[in-house]
This record gives sequence, C-alpha cells and structure tokens, in this order.
Amino acid sequence: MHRYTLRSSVQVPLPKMDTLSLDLDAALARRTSLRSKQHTVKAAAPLRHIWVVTGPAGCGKSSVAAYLAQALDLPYIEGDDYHPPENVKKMSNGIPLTDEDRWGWLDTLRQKASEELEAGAMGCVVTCSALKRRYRDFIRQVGQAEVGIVVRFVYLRADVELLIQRVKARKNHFMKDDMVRSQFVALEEPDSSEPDVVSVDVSGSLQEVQKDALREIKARMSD
Ligand SMILES: Nc1ncnc2c1ncn2[C@@H]1O[C@H](COP(=O)(O)OP(=O)(O)O)[C@@H](O)[C@H]1O
Ligand SMILES: O=C(O)[C@H](O)[C@@H](O)[C@H](O)[C@H](O)COP(=O)(O)O
Repeated sequence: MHRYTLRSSVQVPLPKMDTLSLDLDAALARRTSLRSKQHTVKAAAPLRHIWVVTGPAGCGKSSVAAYLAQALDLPYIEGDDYHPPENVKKMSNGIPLTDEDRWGWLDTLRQKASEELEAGAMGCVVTCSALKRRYRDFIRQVGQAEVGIVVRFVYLRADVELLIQRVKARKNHFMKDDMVRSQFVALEEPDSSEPDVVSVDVSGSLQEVQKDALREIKARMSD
C-alpha cells in the first residue's frame, strides 16, 4: 500500500474510497488528554491553527483566504495550485472530479500545511473545497497527529444560483460555471456534528464576507 508522509515522523495511509473509517471521538479524546499533559509540562505553548477555507467553486475561497492570510500574517496555500495536471484537464473539460482524483490532492494540501508549521509558521490558511465530510476528516488528521496544532474550517455558504453567476463572471479560471451544479451534488454541508467548522454566509459583498470570516476566526484563535 502507498503510504503518504504527513510529517517526517508520522505515516498516514491514504484511505480507499468510501472506506475511510476514522474514530473521531477517540482521536479527539486522545488529543484532549495530550493537550492537558502539555499544559502541565509547557503551560504557555500557543496553539497553531490550520484554517481551511472551504465550499463549492465560486463561493469565494481564494478571495477570502488571501485576505485572511494577509490580515493574520500567515502563509497562504492556494489549493487550486496543487491539483495534478490530469485533474485540471478534467475540470477544464467540465468533468467533475471523483474521490480517487481528489485523495492525492487532499494529501498534498495537508502535507503543505504541515510543512509550513514545521518550518516555524504560527499557522496557515489553506483553500480547499473539502466538499465531503470524509475529505474534512482526512484533513483533520493533521491536528490529531500533533499536539498544539488545531485544524479549523471556514465554510463559505451560498446557494447554487448565486455561485453560477459568480463563476460565470470570473475570468481566466479552469473551473467554469457548468461545474457548479456538480459541486453541489457532491457537497455534504457541515452541520453541528462538526463543531470545528465556522459557517459564513457569502451572499453579501466580498468586503463584508472577509470581515465576517476574520471576526469568526479571531473569536476562535485561543480555542
Ligand atoms: N462576496 C462576494 N461578492 C461578490 N463577488 C464575489 C464574492 N466573493 C467572491 N466573489 C467573486 O466571485 C468569483 C469567485 O470567487 P473566488 O474567490 O475565485 O472563489 P473560489 O476560490 O471559491 O472558487 C471571483 O470573481 C470573485 O471576485
Ligand atoms: O476556484 C474554484 O472554482 C474552485 O476552487 C475549484 O477549482 C474547485 O472547487 C476545486 O479546486 C476542484 O476540486 P473539487 O472538485 O474537489 O472542488
């Protein structure tokens, strides 16, 4: 089986499609216990957040994430830059990606995030559509593997017709508006069972959305 390196010391197997079985409760409990140990040993170690800005094509991931990275002075990882050429070709031709197309890309993104923190960053901002619960669980593993690292998602919420309009108006991007409906078919909206997700409505202006997202993040920086 291929094993993908998440951190130099941690090997995480890439899940087979539909077989990702992750005992989140157990993992979170383990992290909580590790955190309390850390507090007794090293009381003041600050948490480092990986903020993953998510949602379907056109919801504003790139526009909002670039703003957040600048405002928070954190490195920015643009998810679209890490698709392999085959994925870009498919999407450019109006063919939605499958789970198999996405696993390697998701793994690259979580490795990139991990590398930023290993290099000393206090956190980072990543864009990734992360449409399905199992993709988010896969990314969550970065936080479960390391004490002091917290993965949180900012879900940019919009309805399909609005995003079709926005993607239609966007120039020079491989993802065209004919892909937006398929993104909503794949989408598994986060709900209250994923408390590490902040949901931000994006029907207002870009400036409003950027400010809302930043406010929500700042309110959770010390969690
Ligand atoms: N809140 C907003 N109001 C109006 N236009 C927006 C808003 N957010 C993003 N846009 C525009 O919509 C298009 C899609 O945004 P983008 O950041 O590329 O989304 P994504 O990265 O999620 O695909 C861009 O042309 C962007 O300028
Ligand atoms: O800017 C966009 O239009 C989106 O970000 C777009 O590129 C897409 O959402 C993913 O990068 C493709 O992968 P998924 O099919 O997993 O969304």
